[in-house]
Amino acid sequence: MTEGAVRRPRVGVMGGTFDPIHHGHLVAASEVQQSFDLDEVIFVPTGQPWMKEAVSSAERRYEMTVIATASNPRFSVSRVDIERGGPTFTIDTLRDIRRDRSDAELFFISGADAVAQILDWKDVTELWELAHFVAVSRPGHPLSIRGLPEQRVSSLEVPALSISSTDCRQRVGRGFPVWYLVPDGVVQYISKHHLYRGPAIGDRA
Ligand SMILES: Nc1ncnc2c1ncn2[C@@H]1O[C@H](COP(=O)(O)OP(=O)(O)OP(=O)(O)O)[C@@H](O)[C@H]1O
Ligand SMILES: O=C(O)c1ccc[n+]([C@@H]2O[C@H](COP(=O)([O-])O)[C@@H](O)[C@H]2O)c1
Repeated sequence: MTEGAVRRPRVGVMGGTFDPIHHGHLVAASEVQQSFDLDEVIFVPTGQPWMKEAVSSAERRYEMTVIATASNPRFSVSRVDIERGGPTFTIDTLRDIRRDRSDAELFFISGADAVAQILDWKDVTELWELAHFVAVSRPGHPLSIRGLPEQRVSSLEVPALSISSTDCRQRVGRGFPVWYLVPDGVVQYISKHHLYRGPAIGDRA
């Protein structure tokens, strides 16, 4: 940076269904924050994901995300996707965050599985203009950014945590513990609100 130049805030955006949020999400966000020198990471629970179905309501998922991120001063949670209503598209998430943070450089954080589908996302060409994309490794999913614009997409190897929300829901449904897979407060929240105990034992309908 040249002398006197003002550094723009660098803001990570981690979108997800977070049903429930788990340590795979948190480690990914923390690693990207460190490696890309981000000032903060905003977690954005989807309102209504359009490529998958959420088991829990948006409010439950939002509350779990708040609980899971509360101890990290660089992490926060946004309600933009919940308040907009309708199916959630990242193009809208980034437009809304940019409206609130017009001075910031945005970095959208995605796991290898999500990135593999990114060319099917709504208004993909405009997405590259709104944020830099960071694709993180995830066990069981090859990490490839081939075919995506080089200047706008980076990849990052993060410590491998073979955890998924699906597996967490199924474990709860079968009476197995989720201690240490999700933050302690989220374990307690799941138990208090009897989440994932329905007839579908945590699977999506
Ligand atoms: N263990 C993990 N390691 C790295 N990235 C992850 C991991 N789990 C999820 N992600 C990424 O976090 C984002 C949000 O994921 P999401 O909330 O859908 O969790 P999930 O575990 O994939 O859920 P589900 O099992 O319900 O499909 C996605 O970009 C996903 O690729
Ligand atoms: O914009 C899209 O078309 C689009 C399609 C699928 C997923 N996404 C976003 O990718 C993030 C992870 O989604 P998911 O469904 O894996 O939890 C979340 O922020 C979604 O809104 C976005």
